[in-house]
Amino acid sequence: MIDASARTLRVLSLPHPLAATEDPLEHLAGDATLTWARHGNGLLGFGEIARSSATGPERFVLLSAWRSELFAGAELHDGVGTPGSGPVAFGSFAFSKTSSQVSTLIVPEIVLGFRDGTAWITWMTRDPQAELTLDGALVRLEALREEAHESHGARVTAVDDGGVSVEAYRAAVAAGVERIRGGEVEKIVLSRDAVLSLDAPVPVADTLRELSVRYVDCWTYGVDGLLGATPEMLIQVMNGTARARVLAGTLDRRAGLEAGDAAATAELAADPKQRQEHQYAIDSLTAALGPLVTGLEAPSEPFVLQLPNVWHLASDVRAKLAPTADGATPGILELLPVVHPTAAVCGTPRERAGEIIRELEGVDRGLYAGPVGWVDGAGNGEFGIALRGGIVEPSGTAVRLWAGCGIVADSEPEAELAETFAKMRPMFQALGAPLPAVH
Ligand SMILES: C=C(O[C@H]1C=CC=C(C(=O)O)[C@@H]1O)C(=O)O
Repeated sequence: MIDASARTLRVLSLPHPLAATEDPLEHLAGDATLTWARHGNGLLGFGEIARSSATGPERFVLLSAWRSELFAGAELHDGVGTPGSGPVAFGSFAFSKTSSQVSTLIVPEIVLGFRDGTAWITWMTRDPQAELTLDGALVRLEALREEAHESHGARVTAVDDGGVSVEAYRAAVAAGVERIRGGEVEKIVLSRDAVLSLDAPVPVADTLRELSVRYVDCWTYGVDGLLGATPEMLIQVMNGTARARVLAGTLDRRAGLEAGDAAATAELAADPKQRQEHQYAIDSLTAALGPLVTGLEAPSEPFVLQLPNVWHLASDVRAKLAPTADGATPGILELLPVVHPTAAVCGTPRERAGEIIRELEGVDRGLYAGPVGWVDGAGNGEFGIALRGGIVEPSGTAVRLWAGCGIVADSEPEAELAETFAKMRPMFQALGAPLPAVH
């Protein structure tokens, strides 16, 4: 926890005079820029003044307590007063309570925030002498931008199976279907990984820029080597309102090449297998969130979300957070262990599905399919599910991609395997890797 000798956090947030209407991604500087952005809104973090890590079932509670302690004592000058102004931490959490992968919260020195055509800058420092002014913040931002390192032009030289090979994936799906038919679970999400090796350091910032241009309806994220563009919002909290975008049920856009887009999407929307997969995901979120909210709105029919690589069945859920015994509403970090993992990435029932996933995949998912996003001092924040992305390997010159599929009683191994290729396609494209021949 916090070193008692650590100095008080001092925080200044002010409107940013220059960046008001721009795309956040234009301000990326360096491969380590902390990133969360979509539709011109988002946060970028530069530098680092504090971090904390945790593993195990208590990882959310431990990191939430660390954030509360650090931010509660802050000397705060917030001239913006919007979710994401004031102190902010970016975070990524391991998918599994059994994972050896650390979950992390990182507090940057400077944050650039963008929302609805306005922009702001936040400067966080523990220097008691620092004069907290806009000019001071801009000078620090410039210094951090100059120090930042950015790689360009690396080429993908090899694509290899990861811990779950293509053959192992087919076998896992077949085994999963048997377990479902045997009545152990109703749905499980099984995934596989692939490692892309490059001839130079992974160009993280360039990859994020590319993803955000191609996948405009996804949330582009970059936190400490975890990067991607997710279409799925696990949970967003803004001024006491919680929102989520639940996805499950997928069709490769290539299906539209033969059938036509309209026929293909109609088929997806009507397919009982896909509808069932989707319903499990909705039910898991609403059941988890229900006790903590009032006025929960979940549509009775999903809509079809069109991305460049796939269509998804999608449902936007919204609710007011209910005050707890102390009169406060729960902050986003308190909600994460309640809603994660939904049946979009784990299964139904959750506990048993998690056990079977660990058994059939046989590897640690690490940060894949865990929550990734940001939290502010008031408990507002946005955490997406870390999908359609990858993790930079310790070598710095390889990135491990993950993709998974919801498996139900009617699932077929070959079709699910093909779907994992479609879900990895955004990262292949953003890294300039040739797409695998048959998929
Ligand atoms: C598990 C993933 O996607 C989930 C989200 C949307 C659709 C899904 C599906 O149709 O299987 C998955 O539940 C992934 O991208 O790795």
